[in-house]
Amino acid sequence: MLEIEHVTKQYGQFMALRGVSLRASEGEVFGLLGPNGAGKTTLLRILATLLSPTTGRVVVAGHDVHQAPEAVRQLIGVVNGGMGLPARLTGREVLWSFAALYGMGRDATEARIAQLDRDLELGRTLDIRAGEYSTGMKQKVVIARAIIHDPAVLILDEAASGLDIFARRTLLDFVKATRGPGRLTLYSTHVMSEAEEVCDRVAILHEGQLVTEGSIPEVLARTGESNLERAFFALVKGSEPHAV
Ligand SMILES: Nc1ncnc2c1ncn2[C@@H]1O[C@H](COP(=O)(O)OP(=O)(O)OP(=O)(O)O)[C@@H](O)[C@H]1O
Repeated sequence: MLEIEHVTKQYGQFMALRGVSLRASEGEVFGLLGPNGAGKTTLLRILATLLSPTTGRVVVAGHDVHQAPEAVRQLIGVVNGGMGLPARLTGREVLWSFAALYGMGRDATEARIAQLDRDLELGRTLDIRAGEYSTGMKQKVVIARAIIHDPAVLILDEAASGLDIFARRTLLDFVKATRGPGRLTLYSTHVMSEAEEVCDRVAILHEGQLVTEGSIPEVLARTGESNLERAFFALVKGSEPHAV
């Protein structure tokens, strides 16, 4: 469902990605892990058609991101740190406006909002204005907005960061519950316990290169460590714990 072949990304003289190749399949939650500056956001922005790779090729559900960005955009939902909400709109109004952008009809939109209300425990968040939201309420609506069209590929870039323990739990349970045929979730995080809980396979990036890739048991076996955090430190040599 996702093929990344020899992708590089250069910002001026700086190489943020140095020939990354990866594959991920439908039905998986695929974790993208790495310390600050590893290149995770750069790679996810390339998959989301927001950036072009300098070299290499990315194919999402059979569509090349460079040749068919519109087709890719219809298939993906993206949550990253940089997305605001219009302060004067309620959560429900935000979701209706995004559903309209995706060409969803009235009945489908109503049913989808009801489902997202249940899955993400939106509750009264739907009917108050975004300007009055807490961080957790805002993030839930940002996630609901990203998946209003039920995308096949869900890209969550540090989506749990800043959430309190309840909102984080809702998000992690949602990610696990929506795993299934026809869907791939890409989950980038610094938090190894989150990755250990939700991810079927992980890739660890460091300084723009892939350090390892595989199921969590495979990564643990490769390093001889007992948990992902220890395996991460063993693999990303030279990274201080405080940088992760
Ligand atoms: N627009 C840009 N211009 C120049 N350098 C950039 C740009 N965007 C990112 N970089 C650099 O590319 C490298 C990778 O950044 P990226 O944001 O992809 O890393 P990351 O793994 O997502 O890190 P973090 O966990 O801190 O978000 C960093 O060294 C960053 O400074």
